Amino acid sequence: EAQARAELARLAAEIGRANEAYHTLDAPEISDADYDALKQRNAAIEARFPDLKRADSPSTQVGAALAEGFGKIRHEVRMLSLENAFAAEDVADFEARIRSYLGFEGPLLYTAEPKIDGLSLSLRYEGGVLMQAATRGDGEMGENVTENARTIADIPATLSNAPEVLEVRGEVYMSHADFAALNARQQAAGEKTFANPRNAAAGSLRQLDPQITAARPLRFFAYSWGALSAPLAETQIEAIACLHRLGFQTNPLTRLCQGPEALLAQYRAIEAQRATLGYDIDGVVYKVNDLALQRRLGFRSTTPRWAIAHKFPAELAWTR
Ligand SMILES: NC(=O)n1nc(-c2ccco2)nc1N
Repeated sequence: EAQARAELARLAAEIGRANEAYHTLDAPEISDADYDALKQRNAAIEARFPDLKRADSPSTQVGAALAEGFGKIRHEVRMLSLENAFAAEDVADFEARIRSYLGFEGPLLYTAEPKIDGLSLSLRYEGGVLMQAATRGDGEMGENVTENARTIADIPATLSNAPEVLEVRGEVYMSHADFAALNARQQAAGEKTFANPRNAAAGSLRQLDPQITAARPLRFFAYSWGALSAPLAETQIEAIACLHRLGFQTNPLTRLCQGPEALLAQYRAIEAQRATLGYDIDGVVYKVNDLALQRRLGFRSTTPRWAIAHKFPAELAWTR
């Protein structure tokens, strides 16, 4: 018990430091794999000793402290993180948990979406006009990066035929080619270079000066939504198609799959193409396709019950 309590304290401190470096300073100190391992260790000890769970437990926090200097925006609909799966049997478990939660025996369709390794962004359109853009922050409050988002070509300033209120959520990312060119420019100018495209994207979006963001090659894939004055569709796959029709980039590798075997097949198909995409992905996100079932499944404290991120094995240090 005493040993478990001490280890939980050490893990909370170490994960807290890693969060600060990754989310607030955009300069991670440990690899994603090591971070995931710390989180899993913490969850395992909490499962074994539930009454030792700390008030500041890393398993009940999303993101990290907001950086200074940005206005704050409260998300009408919380921006969540995703539960991770690492092994094939975790996918069958995912379906089993859904079936038992819903008491549902029928066929279950999912979307399998490449998990873009960037930073999430929420775009609020009112009357088809981009009014606000906010980072995820801690899931409840994000940083106001509206003027920065306006400089990203993939993000439309106005939409036609959009619902009166539409929040589009997706990932800001940088391609490998743009990342290499940016680092070369930074080096030539005696400026700091970035460790990997995710840091470069986060460091470029979270600039207090939008002119700096404007000079950075940022891209955006839309994959979800937040507040809506009218539903986009009745299924995840149709909602993504609707975002595409509205003018957003959506990922062409997203597929509709029935059951764990089909999900694993798509996971392997996406992993096989990973090296040729030209941008970083770190897994595949499986989501229940039927939005009525998503609503019935709802959320846990920080993650939806209707989605899971099946991570790829950690790659060698960023070497591309
Ligand atoms: N990162 C990424 O590509 N994501 N993230 C989600 C997500 C996060 C929470 C709900 O959905 N979906 C996709 N494709």
